[in-house]
Amino acid sequence: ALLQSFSDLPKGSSFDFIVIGGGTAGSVVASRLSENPKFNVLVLEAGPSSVLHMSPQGTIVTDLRAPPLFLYSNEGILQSEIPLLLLQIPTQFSWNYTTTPQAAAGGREIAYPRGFLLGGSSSVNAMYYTRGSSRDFDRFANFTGDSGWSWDSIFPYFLKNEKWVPPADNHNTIGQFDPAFHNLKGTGMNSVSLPGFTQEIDARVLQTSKDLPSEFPFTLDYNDGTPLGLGFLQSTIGNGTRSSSAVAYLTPSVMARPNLQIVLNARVTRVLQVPSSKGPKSFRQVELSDGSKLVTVTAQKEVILSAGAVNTPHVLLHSGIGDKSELKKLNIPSTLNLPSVGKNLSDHPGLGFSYAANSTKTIDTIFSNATLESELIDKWESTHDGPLVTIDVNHIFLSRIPDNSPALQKFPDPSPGGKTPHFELSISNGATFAALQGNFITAILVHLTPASRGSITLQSNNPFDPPLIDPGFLTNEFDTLALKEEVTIIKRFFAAPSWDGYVLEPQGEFANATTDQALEEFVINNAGTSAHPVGTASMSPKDANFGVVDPDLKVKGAAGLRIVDASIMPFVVAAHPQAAVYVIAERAADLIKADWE
Ligand SMILES: Cc1cc2nc3c(=O)[nH]c(=O)nc-3n(C[C@H](O)[C@H](O)[C@H](O)COP(=O)(O)OP(=O)(O)OC[C@H]3O[C@@H](n4cnc5c(N)ncnc54)[C@H](O)[C@@H]3O)c2cc1C
Repeated sequence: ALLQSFSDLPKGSSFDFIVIGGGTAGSVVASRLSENPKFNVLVLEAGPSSVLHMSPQGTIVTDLRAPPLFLYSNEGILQSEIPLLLLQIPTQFSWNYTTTPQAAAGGREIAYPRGFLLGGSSSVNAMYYTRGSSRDFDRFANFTGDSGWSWDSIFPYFLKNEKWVPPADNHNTIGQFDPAFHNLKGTGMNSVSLPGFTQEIDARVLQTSKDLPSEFPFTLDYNDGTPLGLGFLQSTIGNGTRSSSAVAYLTPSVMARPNLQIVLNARVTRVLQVPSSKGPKSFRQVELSDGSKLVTVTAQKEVILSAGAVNTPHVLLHSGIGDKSELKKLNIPSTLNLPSVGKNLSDHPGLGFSYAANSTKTIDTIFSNATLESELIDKWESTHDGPLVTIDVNHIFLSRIPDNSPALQKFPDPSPGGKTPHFELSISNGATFAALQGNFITAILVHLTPASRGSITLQSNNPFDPPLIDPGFLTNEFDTLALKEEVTIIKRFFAAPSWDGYVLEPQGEFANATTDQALEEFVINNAGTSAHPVGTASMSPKDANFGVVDPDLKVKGAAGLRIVDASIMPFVVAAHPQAAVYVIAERAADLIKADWE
């Protein structure tokens, strides 16, 4: 059942597992554990009811709280469902966080989005489906000493998660991906597809890899473990609609299971210790706010914390699980001294820059014309086709900076090597990320191998205060040097012959970034989050005196408490992280089942 309030739970309910956060990982874990009818599973999601039907302008059109429509997921929120409307998702579905002033990035406080609804960030993200390099996962395995995290061991979980589906326009996709690396059998859960709408720039993008093949080679499939080159974007989209974790894993038949209860509007404040006669301290009790008061509920077997890389350490620290001396300053009694909680925050800094485009067929034309936009929404609602079925990007380019670049001459390579990219370029047919008037082409740059690290800490002992989010952007000079190099490489991409007569003047501050000093200032003043935080409750080897969880994701020195979400990655993968989060959650569900079945 999906309940609006904790008080709606039947009296005397008992749960084997309590999952904190019905987000990307939490929805997977809840779905997989409740496959066993003997396990009673409770999900506590802080987000509001996601059944409000929003107009594209963000106003509530109809309150569909009454059954039967849209009562189970992020469905019904048009801006979440329609891929191209992703930037219009109303703020009530975000935690609306902001970073602390980023000293090395111009002192700016940077908006830090996190999904606040069922499906979590998978319900608001940009739907890129990028697995990372095989070396990313092999590094997890080497670092933790658990070969189960290696690429070869994890690969079957990619296929378990992925349901490869045709693009919305049903075009012939031969030569656009490698079927050997995908699940075409229909046995997966999460729809993944190639772009379902051809953009005018696509032919020029592909021609660039023919004009300049040594620097910008084509790759058939960047999800084969060796993701270098220019390829077709794969997205978590099916039938022209976002496939979130909630849509994919909390299907109507899963929701109908009598052993699964999902409570919305249930904000967890702490995990609490329960008396245990022997063994490590057991944290099987959960304290949550039901809107008006604090209540508790206890798991018979385990609590699974899946609140994401920002809120998982937030909950742990308020529970007294963290650095004892730091907690003491806030008058939070220590329950478990784990100094690594909230440390090691790793995120991809990124930035976008635009050129004027000699065309009217960019998506700017849609967003500058309310009538056209509304016609396209009507079309999407009736036929699920047209330009709204994809995001503004059909191709991405993944590459390394040269070995002789200043960044790699001065600093060790933070990437795990091999064919791991240092950066990603998305070629956007418009300027959705900038407030510009006209028609544009935009480079969206994500720096995939940051050397900087930050932290999540507390500002007070009030669990309802937002955490202090400090990603430490550009605090390691490697990142600034690498970003400068990456912008320079991208400039060469748009100077290729295929863009003659199409790419016009560079826009805004980027237009002035013509000297080394000006380029550095451009990077420092513009680098922001790619919304990819990980690492704040990192795995480490079983007997290590650092880290937060063991390789089986159990909290070190505790019983009854596991962490399953982006926070457990010791390093950020060189990719948008949702695919990694999905496989972490799939493997975690198997580990939990193996312990209890
Ligand atoms: C705007 C944006 C764009 C992105 N684009 C991409 C992309 O294109 N491709 C990609 O691969 N990745 C992308 N990402 C990153 C990716 O979505 C995340 O890494 C991933 O979804 C994180 O999964 P998670 O399970 O760790 O956390 P989440 O999915 O964020 O889930 C955490 C859940 O816990 C809930 N919660 C938090 N605190 C509490 C509490 N105290 N009590 C109860 N519930 C709580 C939250 O409301 C949320 O539902 C993007 C992220 C954002 C925000």
